[in-house]
Amino acid sequence: MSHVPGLESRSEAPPLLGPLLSPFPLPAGSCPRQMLRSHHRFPITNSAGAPTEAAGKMNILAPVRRDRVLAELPQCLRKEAALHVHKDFHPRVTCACQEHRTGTVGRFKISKVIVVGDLSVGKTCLINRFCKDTFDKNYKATIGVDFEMERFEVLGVPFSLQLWDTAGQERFKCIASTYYRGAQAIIIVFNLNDVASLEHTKQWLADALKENDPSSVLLFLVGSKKDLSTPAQYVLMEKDALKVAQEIKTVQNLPSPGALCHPDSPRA
Ligand SMILES: Nc1nc2c(ncn2[C@@H]2O[C@H](COP(=O)(O)OP(=O)(O)OP(=O)(O)O)[C@@H](O)[C@H]2O)c(=O)[nH]1
Repeated sequence: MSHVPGLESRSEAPPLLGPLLSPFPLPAGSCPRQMLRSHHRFPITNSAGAPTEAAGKMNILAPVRRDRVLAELPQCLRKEAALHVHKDFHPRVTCACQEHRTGTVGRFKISKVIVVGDLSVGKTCLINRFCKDTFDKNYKATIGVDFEMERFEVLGVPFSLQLWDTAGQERFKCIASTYYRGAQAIIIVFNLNDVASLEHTKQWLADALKENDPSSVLLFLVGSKKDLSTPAQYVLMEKDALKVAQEIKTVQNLPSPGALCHPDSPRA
């Protein structure tokens, strides 16, 4: 298999991503099998690109984890809570609201989440904790991008959550940013012990919003490494973070995402 410098992930897992699992907006001319490694259990193509025995078994998936099965939605997410289903709502708006924005692959609904932020703030650890409930104290920089897929079942409908882990290092930014497009949610991570990383979240967000519709994407600002900060430090940082969150909220409501750009601010 040929090597594409700068485009492999740091995952130790074998390179398993094949065309079948590549419904993502990849840059033109790229080869997903060489570029990305997922953590799927089955190699679905061999080194010659031919389907493996496991590929034939891809439809026999392990059951969705019990804590990923949502049999009932919280009240605020139920249909009755949605204004556009009420009788006197404008029909055009109702129609627009009912459009399906998430993609589908086969019978799977897919949502894409991108995780951005300075280098070493803990993006990978956050994803690993969520997907595998593991924590690695050794730092291995993400090179380019990496991703995880988590399967859910929501009200009986199979649902896949793609979590894109992007590199925080400046030199990989142009590679990573090609994967920003089409996100339903953006998670911007900063280190609670590093005020500069909080400041840089604005730039990360501005870059991510260039590729996404600010009015429809969900934004999350997440502080990491709380265990390393003192209560006093934490209180201060939380205040600053709330201010940034407020700015982010304001900017999301503006017509242009460019307002958050701080071209002069350095990035780690
Ligand atoms: N103590 C502590 N260490 C953490 C925490 N989260 C991450 N780390 C450590 O911080 C280092 C960087 O974590 P990563 O998750 O690799 O950071 P990243 O943001 O993915 O880094 P890049 O891939 O370079 O963008 C690692 O050594 C982790 O073990 C945390 O909550 N507490």
